[in-house]
Amino acid sequence: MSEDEKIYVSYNNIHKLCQNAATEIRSVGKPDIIIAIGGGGFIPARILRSFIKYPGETNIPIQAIGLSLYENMGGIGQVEKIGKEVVRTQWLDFGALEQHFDSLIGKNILIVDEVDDTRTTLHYALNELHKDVEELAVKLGRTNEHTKFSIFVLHNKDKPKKADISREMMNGGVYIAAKTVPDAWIAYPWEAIDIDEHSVKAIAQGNN
Ligand SMILES: O=P(O)(O)OC[C@H]1O[C@H](OP(=O)(O)OP(=O)(O)O)[C@H](O)[C@@H]1O
Repeated sequence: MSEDEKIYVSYNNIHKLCQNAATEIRSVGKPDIIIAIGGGGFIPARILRSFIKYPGETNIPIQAIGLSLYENMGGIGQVEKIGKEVVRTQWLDFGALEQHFDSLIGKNILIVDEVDDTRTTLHYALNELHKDVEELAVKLGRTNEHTKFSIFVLHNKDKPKKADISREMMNGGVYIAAKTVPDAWIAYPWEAIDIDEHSVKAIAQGNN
């Protein structure tokens, strides 16, 4: 793919995409916790928090999970096979969460990533988080509590997906893509070697 076929996105644009999505995210209630999928979900998650937390409200904790897509498994982590494989490099510490925050049972959880490409990563994240919370709820006898999962991405690529997001598991949560884009390479600013040149290209494409 030539440089010109890429979609260039500036930091300003990412900031505004997060800002614009905040109201819709709040439409199903204030998230109790944000779970950012690293590395691409980290920066959007932090920006988003400032917009979804209204003045006077308590802060929303951000927790990180590490998921990477690999052609081959390479022997690390847990793997689910849907085309490319998801390797889990970091997960939640449920014990520490319960001690310092609360358990995730009955909470409004927001999963954040930068891009929904084949949907493999989001499928994995939702399924595994849902499974863990459900297992914990059974163990603690709290299965009557309503845990809701919402998903936010900056960009959803308009293409056939390799996996689904289960609405049943989301339990009333929303799926929000700030922008739906064609199936092209998205050049994010955090990958730019020359950020000034990158910003110029993003502005020229109207992504500022
Ligand atoms: O919809 P999918 O086809 O699953 O692709 C989307 C995922 O791919 C990228 O992750 P990557 O594994 O490249 O890791 P990174 O976030 O650390 O760059 C991206 O950050 C998403 O998490």
